[in-house]
Amino acid sequence: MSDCEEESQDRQLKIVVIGDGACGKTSLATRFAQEAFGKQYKQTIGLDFFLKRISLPGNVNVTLQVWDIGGQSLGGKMLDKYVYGAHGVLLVYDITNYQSFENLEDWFTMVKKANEESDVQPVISLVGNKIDLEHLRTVKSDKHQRFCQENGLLSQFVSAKTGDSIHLVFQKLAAEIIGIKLNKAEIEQSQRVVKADIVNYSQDSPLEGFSSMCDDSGISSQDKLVRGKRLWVEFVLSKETEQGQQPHDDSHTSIFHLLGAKSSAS
Ligand SMILES: Nc1nc2c(ncn2[C@@H]2O[C@H](COP(=O)(O)OP(=O)(O)OP(=O)(O)O)[C@@H](O)[C@H]2O)c(=O)[nH]1
Repeated sequence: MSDCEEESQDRQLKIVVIGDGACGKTSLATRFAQEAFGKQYKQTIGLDFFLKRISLPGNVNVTLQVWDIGGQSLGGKMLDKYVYGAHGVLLVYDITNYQSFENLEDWFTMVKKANEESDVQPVISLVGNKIDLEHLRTVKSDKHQRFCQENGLLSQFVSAKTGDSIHLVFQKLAAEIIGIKLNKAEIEQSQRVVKADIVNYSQDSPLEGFSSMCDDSGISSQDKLVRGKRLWVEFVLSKETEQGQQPHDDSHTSIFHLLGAKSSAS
């Protein structure tokens, strides 16, 4: 059986990554899905996607659709549609940037509002990123813990730069969603860097057509593709909304299939 066939039988979980601009959401997602880290900051416009298959105890495989949402989109009209129907949310802040912690309240309120009409509420994990910069920390750990306790959130400190606890944060979230308990040994195993499937977007994806709809003056083909993806997703979600529906699991899955996402073993 091919990777893709196996994946289509896995449970697919929609995981949304949100938080202020530059707190490290894209870095966290790329560290998890591609085991890579870029020092240079490149703002995410709208959103970007990653797909990765992970194994949970008991031979349970799940495919995570990771929606990396640009930090500037708080208040944007598409944001609640991106977040609606998420099984899990990573609420990310930068431990060296107090403002990014303060703004969590707004992000959290937005998630609750977006899912008001949904039958299932997402599992939310509070993620303090950049722990490699501990000496520059401005958000005390007890503030983080209090926010988690008051709001019933999972909790994790990570570094997208070093990879510290990146796999663990997704593993714990997926396990909680599925209702699997991780034991100490499994948690320790996850803290180490784990090699797993990498997903590439195929070059002949239908998004190329949407890329050509973008104003292409002075932007790279990579930026065009990202803008194309965003336009395409907005198109799918707004069509459903026009028909009086809320986006549902199948549409999220089909978004990923149509994006041309496919796996290749590492
Ligand atoms: N030292 C350190 N730098 C990090 C870490 N994670 C991200 N960065 C840096 O922080 C900057 C912003 O990272 P991004 O991942 O682009 O942030 P983002 O939250 O996706 O930003 P938006 O696209 O604006 O929403 C980049 O320069 C990254 O290299 C980390 O764990 N440690």
